[in-house]
Amino acid sequence: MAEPLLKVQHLVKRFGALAATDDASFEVMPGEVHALIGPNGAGKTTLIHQISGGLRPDGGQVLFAGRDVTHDSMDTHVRAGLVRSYQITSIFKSYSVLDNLALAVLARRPGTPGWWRAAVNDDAAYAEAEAFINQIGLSHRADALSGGLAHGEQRQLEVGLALAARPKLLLLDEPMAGMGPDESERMVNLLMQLRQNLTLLLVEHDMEAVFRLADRISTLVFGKVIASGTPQEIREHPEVKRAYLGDEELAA
Ligand SMILES: Nc1ncnc2c1ncn2[C@@H]1O[C@H](COP(=O)(O)OP(=O)(O)OP(=O)(O)O)[C@@H](O)[C@H]1O
Repeated sequence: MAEPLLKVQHLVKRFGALAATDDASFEVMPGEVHALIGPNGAGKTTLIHQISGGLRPDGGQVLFAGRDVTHDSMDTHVRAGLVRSYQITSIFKSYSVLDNLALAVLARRPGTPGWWRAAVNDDAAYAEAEAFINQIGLSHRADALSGGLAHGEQRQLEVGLALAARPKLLLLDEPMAGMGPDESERMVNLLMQLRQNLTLLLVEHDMEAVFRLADRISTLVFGKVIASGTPQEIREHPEVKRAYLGDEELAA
């Protein structure tokens, strides 16, 4: 059997007396879409922060592609291919969508002083940016100022910026948050297309989207992963059902 791409082992993060993650362990296999679900305040965002290198764990380990990355910086994570959406580059609102993607492509090249000025004449960066804009479905908005994009389009662009870092594992924290039904549908379709070449770990409250997308699901409750399994296994898991008691979407 293939080795997991990501192994999260016994992660702990304390905020004062509160253990936001409390001995959390789970694994993400190469090529899978793995969803992290759990009630509000369960520790999902804290866990994603620790995995992406944005927050130092108080205990436990993160192994990525067989290497211990627990204490690596966020930049080192990105270079290794462990990328959180909108981790590296946030959107420059007064630049066009295509310019933003070209800048994200150039940001991948380390140590180039003035790279943002060079971007304007960098044909290779723009060619790559064109490929990403097609992939995220925003070609028709290439010249639009990013600040004027609708909420759903901005989230699509954030995914594009993360793709420009050439991730092996893309972490997405609530990619569908605040979206209407049409925008959510577009995001689900985008993620379904990305899964063909990429491993995805997403935190999401939209259970319909989670059950459509995920190969496996881990459930976090009070900072602990109480179950990992296929959508069917998670739907039928007694502890998960208890944690979601009253959540008709999960119980359905
Ligand atoms: N920087 C912080 N300082 C203090 N407490 C924090 C901090 N960040 C998170 N917490 C607390 O840790 C717990 C877990 O928060 P977290 O945001 O990780 O949960 P979550 O599962 O992502 O929640 P939600 O689904 O509502 O976004 C919560 O009780 C939260 O109030």
